[in-house]
Amino acid sequence: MTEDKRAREIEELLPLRRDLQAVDEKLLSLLAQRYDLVLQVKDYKRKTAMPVLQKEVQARKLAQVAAIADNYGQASTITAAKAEKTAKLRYLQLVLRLLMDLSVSEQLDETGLLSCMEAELTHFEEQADGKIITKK
Ligand SMILES: C=C(O[C@@H]1C=C(C(=O)O)C=C[C@H]1O)C(=O)O
Repeated sequence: MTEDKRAREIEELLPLRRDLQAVDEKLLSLLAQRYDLVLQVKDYKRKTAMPVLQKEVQARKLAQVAAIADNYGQASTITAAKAEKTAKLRYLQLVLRLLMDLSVSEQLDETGLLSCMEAELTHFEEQADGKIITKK
């Protein structure tokens, strides 16, 4: 692999990376909004002594993901293989679950989940560093 070839490949990847950047900017803005809303919910629960974790609410939201997951993303999703759809649904549900549990930990002023996730991600990044895709 020459340096020139790699430089060209990185150049070819730029449009996709720009699209990702645009999506990330929108996501971050929405996540900041979500965080602020959770602080308001926290305030209300403190005043009313309402339990923080609402399992039924979370279960309903996770079930909704399955119903609407197909509407997210590109048209190719319609014809995507079952395994691909399952992976996407799992991904979306995990992200939502993580968001909800992080908001519960924020409301409880507990940093355990944050520390645990940070350690897990550092471990993952160390394992992933330098790996390439070898299967189709
Ligand atoms: C935000 C709330 O607190 C918790 C967090 C939720 C979330 O982040 O979506 C949902 C339910 C609760 O377990 C809430 O009760 O609405």
